[in-house]
Amino acid sequence: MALLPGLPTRKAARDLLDATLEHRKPLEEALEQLPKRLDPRDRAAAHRIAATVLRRLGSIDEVLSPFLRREPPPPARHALRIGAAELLLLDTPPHAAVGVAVALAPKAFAGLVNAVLRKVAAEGPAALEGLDAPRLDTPSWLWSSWHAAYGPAVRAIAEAHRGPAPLDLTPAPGAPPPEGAEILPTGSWRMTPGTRVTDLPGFAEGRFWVQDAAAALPALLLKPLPGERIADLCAAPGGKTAQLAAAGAEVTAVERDPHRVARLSENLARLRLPATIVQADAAAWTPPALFDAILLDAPCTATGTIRRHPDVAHTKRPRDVQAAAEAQARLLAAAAGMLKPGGRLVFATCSLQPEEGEAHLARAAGLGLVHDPFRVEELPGLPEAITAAGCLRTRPDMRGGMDGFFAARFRRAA
Ligand SMILES: C[S@@+](CC[C@H](N)C(=O)[O-])C[C@H]1O[C@@H](n2cnc3c(N)ncnc32)[C@H](O)[C@@H]1O
Repeated sequence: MALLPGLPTRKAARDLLDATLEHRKPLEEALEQLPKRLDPRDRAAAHRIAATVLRRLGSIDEVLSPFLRREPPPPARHALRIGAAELLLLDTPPHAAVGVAVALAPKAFAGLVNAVLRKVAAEGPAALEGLDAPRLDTPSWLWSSWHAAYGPAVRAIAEAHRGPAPLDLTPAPGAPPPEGAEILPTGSWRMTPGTRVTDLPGFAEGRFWVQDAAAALPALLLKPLPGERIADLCAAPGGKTAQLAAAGAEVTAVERDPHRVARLSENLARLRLPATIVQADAAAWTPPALFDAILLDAPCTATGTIRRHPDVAHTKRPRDVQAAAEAQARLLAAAAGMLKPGGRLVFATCSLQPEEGEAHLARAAGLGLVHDPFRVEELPGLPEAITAAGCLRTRPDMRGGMDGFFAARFRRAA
C-alpha cells in the first residue's frame, strides 16, 4: 500500500513531541535520534511542526479541549496537536491536515481524531482568536517567576516566544557582513529567521560564527586584551572562546562533555582560532597557573533561550532551577580560586530565573570577589540591559529579540 504523502514527517514530529513532552528530553537530542534514513527535508519539516506545537501548546490544548470528553493517551493527543497546529498555524490544507493526523493516530482513536479535527477546522480559527495566547502558552510557574522578577514585561517576554528567532552572527575581526545583514549596535549581524548559516558566503572560511546577540555580550564585557591568559570555563560549542581568541587572548577552554569538546574543536578549526582545550570538570580542575581573567558561562536551565528552544518551557521544572543554581555556585567558587589577585571574572547564564543570576551577587563577596558594575557606556545601543545594580540583564522582548542573559563582573580582591 502506498504511504500517505507527508506521513513520515508527521511520525517524526510525533516522536519529537513524545520525547520532549513525555520524557523531558531536549528537542535537539530528540532530533539527533530520528531515523538516519529520514529525508533532510522531512526532518526539517518535522522540526518545524514540533516546534510550533511546543511554542503554542497551551493555546492548541485550549482549542481542542471543548471537543474532548476525556484526555486521550499521548499518541492520540500528539496526533490531535499536530493536526490542530497544521490547521490553525501552519496553513496546511484541511483535507491533508486531517487525513494525515488520522493516519498517525492509533487505530482505536482514528474516528475521534477525525471528528475532533473536523470541528477544529470549522470552529478553531475563531476560538484561537479569542484566547490569551501569551498566558496560555507559558507554563504557570514560569509566568509567576517572570512576573515577580520583571513585572508587566512578563507579557512581552511571552509574546517574544511565539515565533522563531532571527539568525545572529558574530563577525571575525574585519570580516565584511553578508548581504542583507542588519548590523546591531553591539556589533552582531542579524539575518532573517530561517537563514541557513552554511549557505552564507564566508562560512567555510570562518568569517563569522552563530551566536545570539545577547550571548556575545559577556565576553565583550570581560574586555579581553591581546596576550592575556584567559580561562573560558564551560566552553562548548565555543562562541565565547572564539570571541576571546579573536581578541588576541591566550585562551584555555575547559569543557566537561567529550562530545561537546569535539564540537568546540571543530568550530575553532573552522574559524582558524587558537585555544588550549581541556576536557575536565571546571569545578574540580586545578589550572597550572592563575589566570588574568575568567569567563564562566555556567550551565543553566536556559529559560532565556525559549525562542530558539521551545522545548525548554516544557522540559524544565522549578527543581531544575534549584539544582542549576547550586551547580553554578560551586563553579563560581572554583573559578574564584583560579584567578590572580586583581584579575577579572565575568559570570554569565542564559536563564531568566533570578536564582541563576542576581542571587549569585550576594554569594560572591564570601568568595573574595568584589563586584565591578557594568556602566551603561560600556554597552552602546543597549542601555536598558544594564540594571541599577550594574549587572547585564537581557530579555527576549528587547530590541527585536535577544536571548535572556544575566552577567556580572567581579575582581578578585588583591
Ligand atoms: C551554556 S553552555 C556554554 C556555551 C559556551 N560558553 C558558548 O558560548 O558557546 C554550558 C557548557 O558547560 C558545560 N559544562 C557543564 N558543567 C560543566 C563543568 N562542571 N565543567 C566544565 N564544563 C561544564 C556543558 O557541557 C556545556 O557545554
